[in-house]
Amino acid sequence: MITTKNSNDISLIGVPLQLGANRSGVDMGPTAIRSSNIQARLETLGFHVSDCGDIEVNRLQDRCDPDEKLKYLAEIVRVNTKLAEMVAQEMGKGRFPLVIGGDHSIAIGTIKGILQHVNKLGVIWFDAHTDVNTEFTTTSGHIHGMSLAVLLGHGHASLTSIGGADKKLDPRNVVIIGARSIDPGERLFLKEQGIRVFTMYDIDKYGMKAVMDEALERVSAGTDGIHLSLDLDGMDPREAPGVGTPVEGGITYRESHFAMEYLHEHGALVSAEIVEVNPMLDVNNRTAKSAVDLAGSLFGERIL
Ligand SMILES: NC(=[NH2+])NCCC[C@H](N)C(=O)O
Ligand SMILES: [Mn+2]
Ligand SMILES: [Mn+2]
Repeated sequence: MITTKNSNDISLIGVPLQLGANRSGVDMGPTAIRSSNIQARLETLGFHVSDCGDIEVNRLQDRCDPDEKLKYLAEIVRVNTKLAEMVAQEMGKGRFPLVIGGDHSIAIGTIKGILQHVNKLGVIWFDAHTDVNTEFTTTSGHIHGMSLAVLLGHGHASLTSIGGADKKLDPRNVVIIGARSIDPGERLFLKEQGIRVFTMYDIDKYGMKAVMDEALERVSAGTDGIHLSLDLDGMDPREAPGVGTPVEGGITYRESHFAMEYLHEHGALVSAEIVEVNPMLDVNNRTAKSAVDLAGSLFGERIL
């Protein structure tokens, strides 16, 4: 198994997709993250980073029907299918895939790609939201609010079948950290699936260390590796303002770093993605910079 502990090779894959959030700016996330020097930062830590460039996205889609429940479905399926192939291909070469978005719908492609190689995958979903809507529960029609449900095997067949319908996550090995905006249909789904959600209440009550201890136990139990899906809106919008769906009362800069450092220390990370950075909404590039700082901690930077 290729992990950050035993692979020195990282493949950086950009996905300038904004259609899942139906909001412009997040398609410039990969550019903002690259210009905040992610590659040099990881190379300083001893990794060899090869940049695979961006997956091409056709942004000029027909404007969709405002009542539609799966906005821009066809192009999102096309891009995620391509992403899944690329991630699987890079992993097949023994490299660690690091995907930079783009909106959170790209988690579908990333994780479906990983599942081609890793049978039992644990997932840490760092997010203000839980992204477990389907076309039946969504009020926005935005697919970035559905990606985790799809990865658990629920939602539109053209999404769940990407990379094979049998490739899915086990809800027992999925944890969400930082949640504070959960839609009514999502509450029901999370309960039915038995997914462990660490809300801001849990982080306040127990502290990030205790939360991470339980999270790591769950994502490690019986799995062959851990994936981190890092939605920057999990952080407090005062510290990461450049996101399309900010929610007050989030994870602090330091708590976020601790989570990344602790995850690195634990090992077993096989892949990661950084999503929802929107430079058009950002303040002095703070959010892209935070994203790169967090990647530094995730890949082994230490204060001392
Ligand atoms: N990845 C995200 N930022 N998701 C936000 C989702 C917001 C809302 N729950 C929706 O389904 O529209
Ligand atoms: Mn999200
Ligand atoms: Mn979110």
